[in-house]
Amino acid sequence: MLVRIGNIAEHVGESVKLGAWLYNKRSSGKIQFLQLRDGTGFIQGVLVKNQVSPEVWERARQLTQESSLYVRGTVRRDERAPGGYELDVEDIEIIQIAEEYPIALKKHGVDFLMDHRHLWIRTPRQRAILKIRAEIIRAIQDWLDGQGFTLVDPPILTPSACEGTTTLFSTRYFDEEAFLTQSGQLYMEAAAMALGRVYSFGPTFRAEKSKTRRHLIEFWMIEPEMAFTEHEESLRIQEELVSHVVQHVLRACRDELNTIGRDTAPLERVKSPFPRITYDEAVELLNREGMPFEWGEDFGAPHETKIAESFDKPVFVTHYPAKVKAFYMKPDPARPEVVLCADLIAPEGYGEIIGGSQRIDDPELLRQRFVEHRLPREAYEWYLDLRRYGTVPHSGFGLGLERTVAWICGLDHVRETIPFPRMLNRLYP
Ligand SMILES: NC(=O)C[C@H]([NH3+])C(=O)NS(=O)(=O)OC[C@H]1O[C@@H](n2cnc3c(N)ncnc32)[C@H](O)[C@@H]1O
Ligand SMILES: [Mg+2]
Repeated sequence: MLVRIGNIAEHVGESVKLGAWLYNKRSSGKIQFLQLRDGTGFIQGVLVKNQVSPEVWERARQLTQESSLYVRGTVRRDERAPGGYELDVEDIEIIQIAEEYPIALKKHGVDFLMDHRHLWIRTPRQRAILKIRAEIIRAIQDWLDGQGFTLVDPPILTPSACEGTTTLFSTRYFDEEAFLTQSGQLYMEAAAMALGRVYSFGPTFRAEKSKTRRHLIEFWMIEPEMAFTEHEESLRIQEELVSHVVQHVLRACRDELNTIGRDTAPLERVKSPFPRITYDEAVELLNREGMPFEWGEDFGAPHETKIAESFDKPVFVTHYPAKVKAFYMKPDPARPEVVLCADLIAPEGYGEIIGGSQRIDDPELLRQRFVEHRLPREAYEWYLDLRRYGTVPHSGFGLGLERTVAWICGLDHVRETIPFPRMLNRLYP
């Protein structure tokens, strides 16, 4: 049975067999050093010429970058070695001598790497980011499940918009038009009326012509929805979730965070409660900080970055003007021109990672919103039913997975946060 490099510490002194790829190789004439990887970790295999058969020595010599092989050797602890262990190689069985590998171990341009994303993900840095992504997903689901939330899967093919009609991806649904989901929210509201506290986790699609370091065309979102929950309680749930995830990743992904060179000091401070400011206060802050901003506009990335600079942990910006937000958001009863919503802005310039709100629960007001936003009533009749048959105060939010991964990993661009990014002018590989 093959031993995994990730478990090599359990086999010190033993002769073990690995399945691996050759990540890199160097030779000093009488010794060959094989940098081996198997997806669970890296280890250096050492061949001493006069300690292996001429056939094995020659096989090692033939190996090219990313060749695949079985290798047998004895595990030895070595403090000097990355990971603390080495393999004294006894035998090699070549599976395939790889063709000349395009991603040589040197700097490559982003477009080149993106065109070879299916290979780029093999590098230690990309592997570490994908491990952290997976751990973030695990931490989110463990926390929500532990808080009594139920995972519910919304449809991908939908008849209507959730986040405005300008970023819909249209497709044919037999003789009807359908849209790829922008958000599972509306369906989570229905599920919350059945199960109380629910969440969805899946891909969502926005035909946004934004070419920025924060925007993907296909991105993954976690969307909790809570019946009998109002605005402030929803913020408490959000800050506890995000704090849990960050502290969990700091514990569970130390090696990966080291691999990508993340300064974790800013993340150590991410503990609830988070500061809250209103949109009004944020506008005052921007004007005070020399970034002129007119009340009634939506914030862009520079504004979010400037706002976040005044805080050392994520900050909620609440009570945006109704006119810059989605149709379903509940107006503040004390001031109907603003809504009971919050964007969670991450520090270090990472911007909005969560968008959420309390939802309109009054059927008449929702009907009015359909008219104001020119939404086709027939496509939302089912959504209105949720207000006809036992409407309740309810709130929810969408946490953008890739933006959260970019922030926690300290990455410059969301393209490194998802295995196969879909961006403006990028559908390949
Ligand atoms: N259940 C809900 O209440 C969610 C709600 N319907 C919603 O979709 N809100 S959002 O548009 O702000 O998107 C939520 C988050 O989704 C992320 N998001 C939103 N758009 C993108 C793009 N284009 N690329 C990457 N990430 C994106 C970002 O973190 C946002 O804060
Ligand atoms: Mg938003």
